[in-house]
Amino acid sequence: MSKPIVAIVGRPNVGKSTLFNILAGENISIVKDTPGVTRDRIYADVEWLGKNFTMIDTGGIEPDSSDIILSQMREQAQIAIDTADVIIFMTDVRQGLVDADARVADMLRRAKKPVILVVNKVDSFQKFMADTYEFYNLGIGDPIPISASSKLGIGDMLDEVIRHFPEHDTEEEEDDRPRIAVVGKPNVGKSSIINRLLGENRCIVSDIAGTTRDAIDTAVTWNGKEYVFIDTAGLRRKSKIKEELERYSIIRTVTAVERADVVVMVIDAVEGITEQDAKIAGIAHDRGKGIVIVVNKWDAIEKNDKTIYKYTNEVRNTLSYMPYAEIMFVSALTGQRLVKLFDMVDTIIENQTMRVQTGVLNEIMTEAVAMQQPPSDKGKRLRLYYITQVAVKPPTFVIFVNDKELMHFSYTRYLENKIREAFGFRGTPLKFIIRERGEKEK
Ligand SMILES: Nc1nc2c(ncn2[C@@H]2O[C@H](COP(=O)(O)OP(=O)(O)OP(=O)(O)O)[C@@H](O)[C@H]2O)c(=O)[nH]1
Ligand SMILES: Nc1nc2c(ncn2[C@@H]2O[C@H](COP(=O)(O)OP(=O)(O)OP(=O)(O)O)[C@@H](O)[C@H]2O)c(=O)[nH]1
Repeated sequence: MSKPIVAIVGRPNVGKSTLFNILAGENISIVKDTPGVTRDRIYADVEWLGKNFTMIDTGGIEPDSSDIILSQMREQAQIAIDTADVIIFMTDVRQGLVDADARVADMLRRAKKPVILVVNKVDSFQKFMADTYEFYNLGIGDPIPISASSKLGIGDMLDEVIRHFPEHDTEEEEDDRPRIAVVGKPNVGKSSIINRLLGENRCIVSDIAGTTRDAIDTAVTWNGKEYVFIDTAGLRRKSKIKEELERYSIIRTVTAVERADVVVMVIDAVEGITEQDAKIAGIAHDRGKGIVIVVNKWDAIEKNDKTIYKYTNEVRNTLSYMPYAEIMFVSALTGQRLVKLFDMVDTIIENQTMRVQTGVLNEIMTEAVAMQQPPSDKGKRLRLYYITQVAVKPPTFVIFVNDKELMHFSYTRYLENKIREAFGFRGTPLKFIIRERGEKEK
């Protein structure tokens, strides 16, 4: 099941990033007194009482004038409405209730999404509690007083948030059609690719309304089998505000990737691969999704016999953390090689769900250890006892060792390569969990 999405919206300076950082458990975003500082961190994985969710910060408003603030708040709220299961609407007890709050509350009310009204900066419940009552006027439920910076009321707020999660997405669970998210920077050709695949194959197309989010998925039949393209509505909707475009596209990426089996990462051949591409691909990698890198607009560049080689190298260098991903060179304009995407998706899903027997894994590990001695530190050498696969999607392995500290990243990578030499696992990341086990138990 895909994880629920929680979005925070609110005016500049109410304390959104402060709350975000507390929940994310790490101080990555920059919180300053200057409102609207650019923040890198847009989403985070949060756990509360055994429930996991993805939190997104729709922030980033430049408070030039109150008019602009309002229009940007509307934009934010719309992103939240489009993508989130639960919306945290944050206000500030010190600034009190302002007109923009009321307007955004109207929008959220109409969207019929669960909204948690949070009043921040209630640093002392005794002193400020009475001031929170005016927020009842927004007509979106009981205000929950918190102090993000003093960590007050956060637990009660989270209880309220998770109470609104959908019980379970039975629809998605029973659906075994491959789910594909087409992601990439603006203008790389995502919509063109999907449209081409829909048009050319004269397939049956139906829009499936998302279960809890307003995402529109599109089903396509190819070779008698159905595939679902996720969130095709998100590709059509564009932010009007330029600065918001990147944030918006990242939020859409996170929410689409979350629901996907395979992520089609589109790169523009004319532009070449960029850091922003790497950031987007990283989202799919972190989440353990199947990945294929699609270099689009291949028709538009001049080629000789070295061109593919050069492009492959550039992509491999920039996306060095995902050497397992296949690269395809396509053109949405001419349709060149595009339909091969379906076979590719099938292969990647097979690899994502492949299980390797414990006996075979241990043989590979024993052989690998014999060929390259494990690292040691201060006279203590790493010993590897046992390996077993514990999960699929992505394939996840537990390795039992004598001392976790000795298991360097590079040695894990070495074992990963050995496993890949034997089984391929093309198109999917692998996950390794290192566990300690005492000598005696061996
Ligand atoms: N007194 C008090 N101040 C707080 C609290 N939470 C945040 N602040 C302060 O409020 C200011 C704004 O906080 P941010 O977290 O940057 O607010 P934001 O909503 O993300 O602001 P933008 O980036 O402009 O959207 C900072 O100076 C915080 O230290 C709180 O609970 N109590
Ligand atoms: N030459 C060439 N142009 C292409 C190709 N694919 C897309 N384009 C052009 O690139 C532009 C952007 O294509 P879109 O499909 O709208 O790109 P997108 O990634 O969906 O863009 P956003 O909706 O902004 O995220 C359009 O002008 C397309 O005609 C291709 O294979 N070759």
